[in-house]
Amino acid sequence: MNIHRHALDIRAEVTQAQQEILSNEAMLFVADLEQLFGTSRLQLLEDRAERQSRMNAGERPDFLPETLHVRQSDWTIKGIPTDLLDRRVEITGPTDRKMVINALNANVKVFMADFEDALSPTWDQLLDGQINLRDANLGTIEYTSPDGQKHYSLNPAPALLICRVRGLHLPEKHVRLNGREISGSFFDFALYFIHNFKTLISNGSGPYFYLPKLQSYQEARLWNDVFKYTERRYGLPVGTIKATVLIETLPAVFEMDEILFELKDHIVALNCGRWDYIFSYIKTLQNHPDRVLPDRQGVTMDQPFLSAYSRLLVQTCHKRGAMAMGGMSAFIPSRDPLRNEWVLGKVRADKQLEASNGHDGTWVAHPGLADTAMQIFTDAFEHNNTHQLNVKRHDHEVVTADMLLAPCSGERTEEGMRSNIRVALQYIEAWLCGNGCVPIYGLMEDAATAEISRTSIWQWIRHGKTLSNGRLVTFELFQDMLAEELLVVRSEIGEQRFCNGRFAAAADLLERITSQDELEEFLTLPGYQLLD
Ligand SMILES: CC(=O)SCCNC(=O)CCNC(=O)[C@H](O)C(C)(C)COP(=O)(O)OP(=O)(O)OC[C@H]1O[C@@H](n2cnc3c(N)ncnc32)[C@H](O)[C@@H]1OP(=O)(O)O
Ligand SMILES: O=CC(=O)O
Ligand SMILES: [Mg+2]
Repeated sequence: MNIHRHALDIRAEVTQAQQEILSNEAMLFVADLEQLFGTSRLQLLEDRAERQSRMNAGERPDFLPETLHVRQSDWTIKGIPTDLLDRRVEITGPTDRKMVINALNANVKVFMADFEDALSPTWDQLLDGQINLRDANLGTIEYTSPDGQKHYSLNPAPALLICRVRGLHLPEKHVRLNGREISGSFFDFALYFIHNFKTLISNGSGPYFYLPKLQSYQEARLWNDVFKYTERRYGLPVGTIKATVLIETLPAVFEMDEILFELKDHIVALNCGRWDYIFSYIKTLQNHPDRVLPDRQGVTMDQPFLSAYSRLLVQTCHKRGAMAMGGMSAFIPSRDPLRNEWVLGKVRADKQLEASNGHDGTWVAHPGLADTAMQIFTDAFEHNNTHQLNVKRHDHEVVTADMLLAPCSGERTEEGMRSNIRVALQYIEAWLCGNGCVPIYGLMEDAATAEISRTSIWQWIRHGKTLSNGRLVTFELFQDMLAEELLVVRSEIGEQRFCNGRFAAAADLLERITSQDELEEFLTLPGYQLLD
């Protein structure tokens, strides 16, 4: 069915409830954003490709000489609204109705509602997600389990909601302007903004966003322009919209001051998105034989290059008056009490490291981890503070490009490679079935963690690495292992689940992107071609 609304061409079925989300006013706003900023977005994506070609030719990322004055001059961000001053623990999750309620009721300060790493962007999930977030902000959201046994509604004091929109690389293929697919980021941003800003402002809060996967200060400038345009259009003071930017690409870590500066009226925090950051380290340095990562399990936040990233982020944020958010431990609770104790120990250690690095808050993947993280981030702050903005812990430390790019030591094992194959396979399969965040072998896996698995395989093949048992990693070895690991997964999950799933399509996609000469930029781009 083709529905024409003004300039936009919507190529998908739309239910009556979804129709409220795609209201005439909303569609006009989406169309105007795309008209005004769509070409700049595409140009910025070309700039990314151009920078990557330079990295592939041997260049290394570094601090930019042309923005030295921004790094060296004295300035701070505009300010942080009161309701964003306590972010000790943030839970993240997809915009599924039940999970939205559970997340807002958890013992956390913020719920980051995710249209990016944790969501497989099917048309229905995007629109239903917007319905869920609108109802959550209105306070009317409810859900009853299909068997009618469990009813869900909001507690009296739910967490604050921040919406993470899709990254700039992702198109929304169901909506076209002048024949061209529009930006997924602008689509998510416009819909969340338009359906929530009045409610939020009248509640004394505001439209708050997480911006993922930025690679440059020019991309921050684009978002700032989008925010200013939106505020003007709806008669709101500059700075009504607030953003937290994820520093989760290697290029962006060299431009944190610049990103804060570009967005200084709108930004309140940076966040260490460690999983995409590791993926980006692999991708950016894909042609650098001395920067090949070891087994994924060994790439932990105490590795020098990741520790430098966390410390520099805290130093930069606090210097500019912004909060420095930590990231996600991938361990999730277990029903086995012994294993659960072990998981809580892992999460505790990770959060303690973040708090001692100076972060003002952290992320958890599951409500069962909230108390542990809350305790650590409460105990770490003096005088009952809800943040440590005034603690200038790394003020005098000089974090250099060499520290940020330091090679990561560790083994490359056959089990590490097989595990990467099984995880990538199962994650891609889940994603193709519409599930963007899944538990696999006791860990949370999402689009960012899965990228690490599949790009590690590509990189080991590319650089002809030898595994710790002496086997040479080749594409043929990968193909043999893929066939074997498919059988392992089949026996682990059972015949019925395997046959009803999309494992053939997942294996095919994994094989295709692993065979490419140049690393596929995001697995979700070819993946999106296979989604409804
Ligand atoms: C790299 C990054 O970008 S991190 C950010 C993106 N990742 C995320 O957001 C992770 C979100 N987490 C999740 O999706 C889930 O916790 C998973 C997939 C990791 C694990 O899911 P499961 O194994 O199904 O969880 P489990 O069965 O233990 O869930 C128990 C209950 O907790 C709820 N729950 C679990 N995680 C969450 C969450 N993140 N938010 C809200 N509720 C949650 C479940 O809905 C379930 O509720 P119910 O008892 O009312 O039915
Ligand atoms: O978005 C978070 C990440 O770690 O990636
Ligand atoms: Mg991420």
